[in-house]
Amino acid sequence: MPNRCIRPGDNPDLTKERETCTFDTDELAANLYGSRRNLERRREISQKVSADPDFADPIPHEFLSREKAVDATAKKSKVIFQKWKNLVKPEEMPHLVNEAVGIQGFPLALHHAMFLPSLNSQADDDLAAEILPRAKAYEIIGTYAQTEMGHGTNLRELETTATYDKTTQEFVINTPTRKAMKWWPGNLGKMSNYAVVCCQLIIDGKNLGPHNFLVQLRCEKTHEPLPGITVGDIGPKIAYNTTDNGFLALDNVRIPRRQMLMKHAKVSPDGTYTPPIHAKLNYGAMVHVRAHMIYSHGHLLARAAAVATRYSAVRRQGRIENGGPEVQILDYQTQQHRIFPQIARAYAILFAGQEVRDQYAKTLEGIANGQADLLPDLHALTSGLKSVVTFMGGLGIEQCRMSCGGHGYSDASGLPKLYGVQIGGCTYEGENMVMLQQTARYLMKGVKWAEQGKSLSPSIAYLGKKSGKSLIGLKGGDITREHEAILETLEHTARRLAIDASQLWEKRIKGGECKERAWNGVTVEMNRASRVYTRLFMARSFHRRLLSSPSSIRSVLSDLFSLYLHYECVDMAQHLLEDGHCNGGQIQYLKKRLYEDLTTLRPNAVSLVDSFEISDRELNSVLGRRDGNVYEALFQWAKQSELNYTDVLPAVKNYMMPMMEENRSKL
Ligand SMILES: CCCCCCCCCCCCC/C=C/C(=O)SCCNC(=O)CCNC(=O)[C@H](O)C(C)(C)COP(=O)(O)OP(=O)(O)OC[C@H]1O[C@@H](n2cnc3c(N)ncnc32)[C@H](O)[C@@H]1OP(=O)(O)O
Ligand SMILES: Cc1cc2nc3c(=O)[nH]c(=O)nc-3n(C[C@H](O)[C@H](O)[C@H](O)COP(=O)(O)OP(=O)(O)OC[C@H]3O[C@@H](n4cnc5c(N)ncnc54)[C@H](O)[C@@H]3O)c2cc1C
Repeated sequence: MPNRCIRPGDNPDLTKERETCTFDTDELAANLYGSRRNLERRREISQKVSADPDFADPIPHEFLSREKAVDATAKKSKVIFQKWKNLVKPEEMPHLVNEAVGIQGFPLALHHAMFLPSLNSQADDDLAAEILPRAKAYEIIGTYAQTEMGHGTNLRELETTATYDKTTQEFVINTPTRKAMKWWPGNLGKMSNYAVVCCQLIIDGKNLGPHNFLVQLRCEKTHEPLPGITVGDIGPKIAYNTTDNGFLALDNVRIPRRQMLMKHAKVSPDGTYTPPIHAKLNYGAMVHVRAHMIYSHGHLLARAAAVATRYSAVRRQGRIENGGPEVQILDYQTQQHRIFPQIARAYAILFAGQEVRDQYAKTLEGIANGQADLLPDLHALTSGLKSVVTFMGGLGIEQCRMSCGGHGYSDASGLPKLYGVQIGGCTYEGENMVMLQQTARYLMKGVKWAEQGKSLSPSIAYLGKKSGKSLIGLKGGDITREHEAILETLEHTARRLAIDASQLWEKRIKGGECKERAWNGVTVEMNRASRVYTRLFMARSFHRRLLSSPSSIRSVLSDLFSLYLHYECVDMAQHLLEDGHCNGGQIQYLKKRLYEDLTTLRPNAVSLVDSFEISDRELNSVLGRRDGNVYEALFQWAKQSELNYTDVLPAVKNYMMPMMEENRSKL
């Protein structure tokens, strides 16, 4: 079967890997990206970016100072949003940005991820008509400023206020304390001249909770901060260093009434407040990013898996049998066990990410028609997915990094940066432990609804089912039935953990604790239930994708799905065993199946990551390059280090040489 990545001059080990491929890599890539046409467009964009001299990098970003890297990123962003703007569809934009700029952020990241979505979904018609065309035409750049130095998670305690002044029909926006400064918003520090700012709405002395307001921060002509505004960059971070995450203080800044985002909640000129149809519609921009970040985080893990797999096929170290040749490190079982589950998880996350994006679009449609009934389900799912996927992705990328040995530690591998970017997602858009509790709240309601025989939405329908005995290992031979047996076991486990957590909570309440304190005493168990609910959703989503896949890729997807299920079950063995639903023999069976899966997938490993269809430029990894010619490329990469511009560094000349000289003269 064809692997379409084979080219003359490639590393022969990689070519051999590709020759053993049992499926059509283009078919799988087309399935992943939705269609052949999408795949072709993806390639076209990659090729055009590589050929565009405006995107050329004289030296890799890794060797630039932060300021120079920000500069280079801004320069490329201008090219994207002027020259390229009309050449790509909105849905192709993330790929174009990844190709042209990279993953560490760019001046319009928050403009796209949160500013435009907030205005689109929360501004009333008048404000939208005035500001959206300007924002869409990039006449202005905006961000989303919610988090403060003292509060990020607990939005109810944000301190920034928007106090309505009826006499002038203005809001007075104020930062009352040092820790009330906005702190962290992306692109706030230097790039944005506008922001959606989240403030406590105060009318006649009454606090009506967090609401969003459009605030101009900088002069449109000079880009200087406007009077009453203190704004700047918060400094270097683990990653995202081409993003100017910023601080902001507002000193009684006045804005017109109509700059409150009033599509849902409204304040009339006389100060009458009308609440929204759902109390949390003001939080819509967060749901938007949570729904979209699942897919983009799947892509980050896919990159790491591609780097680790290709490099492991090229790298030869040690022997399996005495007297045999040095083997490709991909032949070690430990290496396969480290990397192959990451390939499977990357596919699983990408599939789940696509499903949740569709669910988000449906929910938004409902809200536009005055129906917010799909929102609780979406909020529970996106909260769980963002937490599970970012954590899983971070662990996975770190496994991939370690699997590349010493070279994985070098920025040349691209893996340290990938890890830094990925783990940001564990914190932003709601700290993971906190968001898992949001999912758990929904599950607790689901447990009650199930007890009362009420109808349940599809994502929690399993809460209303009855458990049979686990058939894992008892349905031998037939892979389809084995998949079903495992999915049923996962359903049982997700249900059992939710019911157990609910009972533990109730027990504490009956024991005299208030609901909230009792909740805090069971949150570890609550979060376990949320994780398994989410992992069940991911497994079900992968299964739906497998069942709807064309026959040409069904077999390889089925192998990958088997590995995914076996790995997840072994990873969650504690939960499967805890209530005796599975026994030790069944866990041993799952492990045996997992080791078989590693062997089954081995010939297709490189081809599976080739189907992620990530160009060399986008991958930005000397170890993961498509042609596998890593050693020469490593040397060429290192030569660009600024420490190599001269043979004798000033640091050596000024300090080390005199020290050695002095010590020699003492002898
Ligand atoms: C094209 C797009 C591309 C995007 C691609 C992605 C790339 C991304 C690049 C990187 C960008 C990074 C940008 C980062 C941005 C940020 O981090 S912005 C700041 C994000 N901040 C947070 O997420 C804060 C987390 N905190 C909260 O969300 C809330 O405070 C809370 C924890 C949810 C609690 O809120 P609170 O008001 O106290 O509510 P509760 O009492 O807990 O709950 C009451 C009920 O409301 C429900 N609920 C809560 N939130 C929502 C929601 N968003 N939607 C719907 N419903 C919600 C909650 O479940 C409760 O329901 P009931 O149980 O029924 O009462
Ligand atoms: C890379 C990056 C980009 C960001 N971009 C933006 C942006 O564009 N705009 C913006 O407004 N913000 C942004 N943020 C801020 C981000 O949204 C917050 O940092 C995040 O929501 C976490 O809030 P916190 O910092 O207050 O953490 P804290 O809430 O202080 O968390 C600290 C610890 O306390 C625990 N904790 C807190 N509350 C609870 C609870 N109720 N139950 C159990 N444990 C709890 C947490 O689990 C965590 O372990 C960004 C952050 C990062 C890292």
